[in-house]
Amino acid sequence: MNGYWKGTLPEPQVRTIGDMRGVLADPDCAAAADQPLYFMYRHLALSEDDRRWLEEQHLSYDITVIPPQTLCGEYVKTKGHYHIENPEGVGYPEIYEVLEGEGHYLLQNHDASDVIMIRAVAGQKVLIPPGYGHVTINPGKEDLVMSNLVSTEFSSDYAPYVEKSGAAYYEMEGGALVKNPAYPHASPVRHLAPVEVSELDLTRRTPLYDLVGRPASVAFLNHPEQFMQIFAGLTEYPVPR
Ligand SMILES: O=P(O)(O)OC[C@H]1O[C@](O)(CO)[C@@H](O)[C@@H]1O
Repeated sequence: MNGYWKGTLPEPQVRTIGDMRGVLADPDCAAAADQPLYFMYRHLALSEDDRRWLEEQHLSYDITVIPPQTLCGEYVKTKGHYHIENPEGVGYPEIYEVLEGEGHYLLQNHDASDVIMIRAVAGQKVLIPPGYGHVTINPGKEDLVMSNLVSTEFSSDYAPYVEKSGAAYYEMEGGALVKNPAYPHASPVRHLAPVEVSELDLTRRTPLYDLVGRPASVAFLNHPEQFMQIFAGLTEYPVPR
């Protein structure tokens, strides 16, 4: 039993240290290659009606659990990937919700001329805008549990992260953001707040799963070209002081 999912959980996909070899701050970090790092529960639904609705909308609701740890001084993180463009030529976005713990979402555009850090706690949402790759870091001492809604119409592109040994920055124990030398021209990190878009019900008081059954709230995931004003507003949403 857990507090974040009322249904049964299928067998998770597991990412191991071996899967992460090319993207760690310390490429020689010696740890058992088969050690599991995080767990991804895919295509979740609380009822058959919900499952059918998600399939009709070409969406997947997934939960990822990232237990806390450091790897040679670097906080545990996801591997990192970009999403490809949809048939209209706009990258598929994604929406996350933190369910437990704390997540640091490190976003970057393709040439890392824009690098964004969004820190989120339970209930807060993080929108990955079109064209931005993303890594999620667990900087805490507890499990980070997060859900996402994303289009099922594409596969993630890992190559840019692997080719450059990870994202433009590594978050080290204590919180230091260390620049990855493979990105000599990367911008300094901008800190933005989690997203609140009330017209799409992307708010702290609405659990992400509650968007199941609300087509107008999730249309942006497959048709981002119709929502460009929302993405533009997002990248100017600073952390409140
Ligand atoms: O595929 P990566 O980079 O390991 O990241 C895993 C994360 O990405 C997703 O697959 C969706 O973008 C999530 O379900 C998961 O949390």
